[in-house]
Amino acid sequence: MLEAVLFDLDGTLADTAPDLGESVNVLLQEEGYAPKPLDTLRPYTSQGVRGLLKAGFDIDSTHPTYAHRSQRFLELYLERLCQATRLFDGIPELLDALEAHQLGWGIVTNKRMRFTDPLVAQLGLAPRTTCVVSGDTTPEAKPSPLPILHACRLLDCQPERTLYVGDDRRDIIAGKAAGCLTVAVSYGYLGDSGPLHTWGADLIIDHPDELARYIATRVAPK
Ligand SMILES: O=C(O)COP(=O)(O)O
Ligand SMILES: [Mg+2]
Repeated sequence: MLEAVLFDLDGTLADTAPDLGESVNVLLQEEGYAPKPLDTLRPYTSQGVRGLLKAGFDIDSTHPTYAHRSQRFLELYLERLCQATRLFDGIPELLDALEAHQLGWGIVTNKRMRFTDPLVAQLGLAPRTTCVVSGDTTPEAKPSPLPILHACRLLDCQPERTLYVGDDRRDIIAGKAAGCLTVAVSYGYLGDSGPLHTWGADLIIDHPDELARYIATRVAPK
């Protein structure tokens, strides 16, 4: 029987790409460059600032402009964290179903706390989620299992009775290393993670409804 469900945030619970993409585009325009279509930037979203600066400016962290561009990018993002960011279609119903089954659920993201906490609040999830573990909550971020193990302690659940749901290969690596059952979602950002079926997830879903149906078969009957 399942005890809890933990979710990645960007690309799994929430479509954060529009506000992240807009932040890159404002930075491009501040520097006199043309903005890029969101579809070009979207696949890089799961790699955070590093991926988005690569997509926007084709630079990596060794580039001399990286430090000041990443600082400015993060300032711009903090100003528009939840302007166009929304929960993915089917997520509100999935969370309602988890709560109806009295299953605890939480968030384990690589986003830093100073972004995660206000975003989770603005999405209306703060009163509902049992835990929020960010990229800087534990000494290591995903693909380390530490943040997921930390969340399991906070929820008082056994990892082997917990699902970890994510949209990036590192989510599945982290979930498996923590001893959880893993679910890969195909509607997220995928990035450069390669084909989804090669990640080794226990389940692959195309829509949150499929996860709601799977979970219904793994909870104690009322
Ligand atoms: O902001 C990031 O680095 C990615 O966040 P995620 O772990 O919720 O996908
Ligand atoms: Mg993600």
